[in-house]
This record gives sequence, structure tokens and C-alpha cells, in this order.
Amino acid sequence: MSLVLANVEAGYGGDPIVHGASLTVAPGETVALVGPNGAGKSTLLKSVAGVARVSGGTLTLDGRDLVPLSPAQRAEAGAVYLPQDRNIFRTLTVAENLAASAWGAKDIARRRERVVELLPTVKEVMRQRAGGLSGGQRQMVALAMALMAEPKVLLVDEPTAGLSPLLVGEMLDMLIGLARAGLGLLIVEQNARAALDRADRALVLVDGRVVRAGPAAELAGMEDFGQLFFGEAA
Ligand SMILES: Nc1ncnc2c1ncn2[C@@H]1O[C@H](COP(=O)(O)OP(=O)(O)OP(=O)(O)O)[C@@H](O)[C@H]1O
Repeated sequence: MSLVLANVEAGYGGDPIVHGASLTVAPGETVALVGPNGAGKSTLLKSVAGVARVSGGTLTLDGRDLVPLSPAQRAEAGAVYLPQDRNIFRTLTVAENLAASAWGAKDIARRRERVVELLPTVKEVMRQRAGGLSGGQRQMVALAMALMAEPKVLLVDEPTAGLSPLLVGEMLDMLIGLARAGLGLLIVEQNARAALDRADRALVLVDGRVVRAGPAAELAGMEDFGQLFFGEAA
């Protein structure tokens, strides 16, 4: 088991926002965090990344306690965070962007080859300036940049934000393809149905608490799905 959270309480220094969340992400597995706006999904993801504060419970990656580590140390340990608003350097080429995000690694060329194996379409835009790419291509480059850190588990916050409905599916399929290649994937996703259709397992967060957890396909079929997510009448 790669990433393990047990009874995690997390927030930003004031009252906790996430209360007692437990989850695991194994290599090769995709776990989706879904739930209504403001439920604490991003905060839970940030608590793994080291951007939000863990005030209770335990958080380990391959048995190593992540809580005392800085965000950079967590990335080095293998827990790599891809924030929703990840900046790419618009005036640099894609190749330069990838090199800049390899955390000073000495084996940049090898890492880049591995990233191209995982995301072959990146190769087509490698020499282009990032600022000239489409929104979907820029998302892909941001993902490729995160992969340059060689994550064991990738923490992705709303990867489909701002994408057209057609690209939502493509982006999620691409992410799940990465997980199948061996890394663990923890995704916060607004498009709950699209995520549940594809992920292996899922957790539904409401008011900072995990109210459902299980195989994604089972959660997709739950009777009170609409009520939980959209406040629809049962
Ligand atoms: N940096 C911060 N400092 C203090 N409170 C914050 C911070 N970021 C988020 N919050 C608060 O934490 C709560 C949960 O927000 P969070 O972004 O984790 O929810 P979410 O489920 O990801 O929602 P959304 O789907 O709208 O992004 C909200 O009340 C929000 O105002």
C-alpha cells in the first residue's frame, strides 16, 4: 500500500476543515475525491501535499511519515501535487518547462524520455512555446511537469477545470492511463459522474467528513447520489 491516511484532521490553522478522513491509494490505482463545493476535497488533497496542515491522525507513504516533511520533501519522497492553477512558464518551450520542474535532477533527459513514453502527445509540442498552446495542451504540459518529479502517488486537484465536456473525458482517461502504468492517483474532481465512471475507488466528502467510500462503480449507482451532490430532492 503506498499512500495511507488514517483519521486525518486538517485545515489552515483555525478550526479543522477535514474531520477524520481515512483512505489508501495503492500503486496502479485511481481514487477519486468527490462531493459538493466547499466540502473540503481540495483541503484533504493539500494536507497530503503539505499545503494544508494536518492536526490529527496519520499520513504515510510507503510507511514513511509525511507530516513533518515540507511540500518539497514530500514531492521528493514521491507524493507529487498538481494544483488546479499550476503555472507553466509561458515564454519557455515545453522542453524547458519540463527541465525546470525536475527539482534539480541530474537525469533530466532520462526523465523526459520516461514522461514522453507515458504521455506521447507531449513530444509533438516539445519545441513549442508553452504560451501558444491550447488550454487542454497546457493542462497536459502541467501534468508532464508533475511527472518529471517521478511520483509514486500523484495528487491532482480538479484536472478538468475549464475544459470542454469532450476534453473532460480525455483528460481523465489520460490520467487513469498513467495510474495503470504503475503510479497511484488521488484526484479531486468536480465532474463527479465522469470520475466515478473511471476511477477504481472513490470517497464522497460532505462537510469535511467522508460519508461514503467504496468501489467507484458502486458509488455511481447509489440512490442518494443527486441529493448528496446537488441538494436535489430524494
Ligand atoms: N487557504 C485557506 N485558508 C482558510 N480556509 C480555506 C483555505 N482554502 C479553503 N478554505 C476553506 O476550506 C473549506 C473547504 O474548501 P475546499 O476548497 O477544501 O473545498 P472543496 O470541496 O475542494 O470545494 P470546491 O469544489 O469548491 O473547490 C471552505 O470553507 C474554504 O473556504
